[in-house]
Amino acid sequence: MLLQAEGLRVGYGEMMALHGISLQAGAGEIVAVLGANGAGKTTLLRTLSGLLSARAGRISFDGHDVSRRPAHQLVRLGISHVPEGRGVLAELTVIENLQLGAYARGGVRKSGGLDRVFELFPVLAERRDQPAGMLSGGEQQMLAIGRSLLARPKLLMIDELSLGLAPRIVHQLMDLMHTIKTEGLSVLLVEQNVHQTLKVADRVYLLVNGHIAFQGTPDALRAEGDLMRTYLGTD
Ligand SMILES: Nc1ncnc2c1ncn2[C@@H]1O[C@H](COP(=O)(O)OP(=O)(O)OP(=O)(O)O)[C@@H](O)[C@H]1O
Repeated sequence: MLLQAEGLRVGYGEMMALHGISLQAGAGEIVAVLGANGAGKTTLLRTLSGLLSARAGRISFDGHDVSRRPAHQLVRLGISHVPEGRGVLAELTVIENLQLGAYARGGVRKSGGLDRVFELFPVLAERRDQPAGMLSGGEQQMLAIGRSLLARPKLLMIDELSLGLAPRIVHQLMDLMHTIKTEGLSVLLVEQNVHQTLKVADRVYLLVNGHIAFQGTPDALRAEGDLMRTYLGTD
């Protein structure tokens, strides 16, 4: 397993947000974490990327115990995190934002991935000298993903890929997840867009109040009508 988390307990002050979460992601796998607002999805991603520390539990990544490693070391090991809200720097140009992603790997030239990012997202090449704040929401998400790819991750973690985006863009980005996967990258997606996510994920976890209420294939979750209705608000 590329990523293996066991028994993660994470809290804010007195309040526990994750009550012993175990989760795995294999190489070249798309794993999704679904759940309602406040279920603990963002807390889980922030813990896995070293931004929050767990009070109990263990995380291993690519053969290393990374339970206590800070975020910048995890980036070097190959974990890249696209945060909720994208974290794009509005005043900097598209190319400057991309350069920030490549910085962790010795700059754009050495990382050599810029052509690939422009191939995946031609619109970013067209807008390379424009401030990122002038891009649409979908384009900013593409920029955030492009920037993360330039860190040459083995695991790309994305918090709310689809949030606030038009269905056509969501579809395009989900297709991209598939392309990335076929190149051997693993993707961990945190999502509220249940239908689009179930189309692209290999395995899915349902998070309810900081507990894993379900894990399995998308088909197996679709068959759990009660869980789908109660926690994901679908018919
Ligand atoms: N910085 C914080 N301080 C205190 N409590 C927090 C903090 N961040 C999150 N929480 C609480 O932890 C729980 C899990 O929140 P989290 O943001 O991880 O959920 P989520 O599933 O990502 O929700 P959303 O989809 O709304 O972002 C919630 O009860 C939330 O109120």
